[in-house]
Amino acid sequence: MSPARDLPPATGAWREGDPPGHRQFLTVPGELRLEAGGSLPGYRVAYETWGKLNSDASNAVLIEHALTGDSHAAGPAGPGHPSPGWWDGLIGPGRALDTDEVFVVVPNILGGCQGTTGPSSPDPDGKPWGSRFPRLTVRDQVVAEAALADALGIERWALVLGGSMGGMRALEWAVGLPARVDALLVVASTAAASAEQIAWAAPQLHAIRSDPGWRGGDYYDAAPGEGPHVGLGIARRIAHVTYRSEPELSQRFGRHRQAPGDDRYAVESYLDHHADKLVRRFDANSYLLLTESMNDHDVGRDRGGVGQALSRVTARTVVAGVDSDRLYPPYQSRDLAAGIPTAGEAAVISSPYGHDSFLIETPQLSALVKSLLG
Ligand SMILES: CC(=O)SCCNC(=O)CCNC(=O)[C@H](O)C(C)(C)COP(=O)(O)OP(=O)(O)OC[C@H]1O[C@@H](n2cnc3c(N)ncnc32)[C@H](O)[C@@H]1OP(=O)(O)O
Ligand SMILES: N[C@@H](CCO)C(=O)O
Repeated sequence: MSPARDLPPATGAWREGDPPGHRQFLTVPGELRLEAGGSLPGYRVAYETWGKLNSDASNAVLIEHALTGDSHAAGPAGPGHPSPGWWDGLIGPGRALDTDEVFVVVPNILGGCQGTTGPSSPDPDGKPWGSRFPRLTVRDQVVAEAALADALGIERWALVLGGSMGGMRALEWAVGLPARVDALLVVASTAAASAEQIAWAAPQLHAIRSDPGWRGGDYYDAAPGEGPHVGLGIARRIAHVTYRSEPELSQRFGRHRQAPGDDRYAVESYLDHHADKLVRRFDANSYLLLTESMNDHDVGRDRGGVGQALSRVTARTVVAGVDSDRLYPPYQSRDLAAGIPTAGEAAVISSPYGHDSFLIETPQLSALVKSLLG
């Protein structure tokens, strides 16, 4: 992280008492038994909605955010929402997800840090879970979202869509609960995390865990600036390089220095900036937990393998990869599409921006959404 100008608190998580912004909350009582063992004694899901659910609940669309996303997919930044909506260009009247027609639901992921129960949330005794928070899988996260769908009266989603880790949850919905998904859009994602993806995650996990400020995961009472910001910032720098493409970095930054008197290479300054922003809005324990959920993602586990699992999908499906994505290379989307009986050939998003293109290439994403919603 660049030398702290003003020190962030110990965690960038949304906390009780912070402005709720556009969030709504569902509390789900009772024990949630987890795929990897252990349980949660109830949990809360923070979510946002746009548009109106129609009388037969047939117009609901579920959007799944990626690793450091949250429920704020549309709308401006403001109290409770440090960043503007990450898919704002897709959602709203006249847009691909036309909120005069569809009811859009975006939950914050279980294990996250923006209002849904995660390691920074209070346990039943009111103390932050910290190191005691259990390991979660993508399947557990979808179980929590199914409880939200039930509470909202949504039996079937007209469309479930997401990119990257959001694509993992979208896929898990279509495989695990096929009768509840009419259409599916998976962008820049995979049926199972690859060795390469787990490898890129490894130094990120180490960076956080080796930060003395992490304190084994129990840092929530630390003074401002004394949380695991350095480790989380290093993790973000490593990750962010994988989110962009080599030609883009080369063309944008070349070998330029940042500025007279600032000796950093411009690309170093760019990574510093993204690290600095993340540590102010994210929680290091959630970053660890969600990264491990992605590592554990294998839609074929205990289902007879990936091929058997994908054959369960009945939703009209589009799978799309990004031609410059070095983290989720296009072959993973091609394999996914080939395995899903209701998918055609994988679509290609053409972009210089690498993996992050699923957040950037709005016109291409809009066309894919429209092709599924008709
Ligand atoms: C579903 C989800 O995943 S939600 C999470 C998505 N959001 C994020 O990941 C937040 C981090 N942001 C990003 O990853 C990207 O900004 C995206 C994908 C959202 C958008 O990509 P782009 O529009 O191409 O933005 P880009 O990567 O160029 O970053 C722009 C920022 O870098 C800054 N920047 C650019 N060059 C430099 C430099 N040399 N030194 C310092 N800062 C720099 C810009 O000022 C800008 O800052 P701001 O975001 O604070 O306004
Ligand atoms: N920029 C995205 C990429 C991960 O897929 C995120 O931070 O969630």
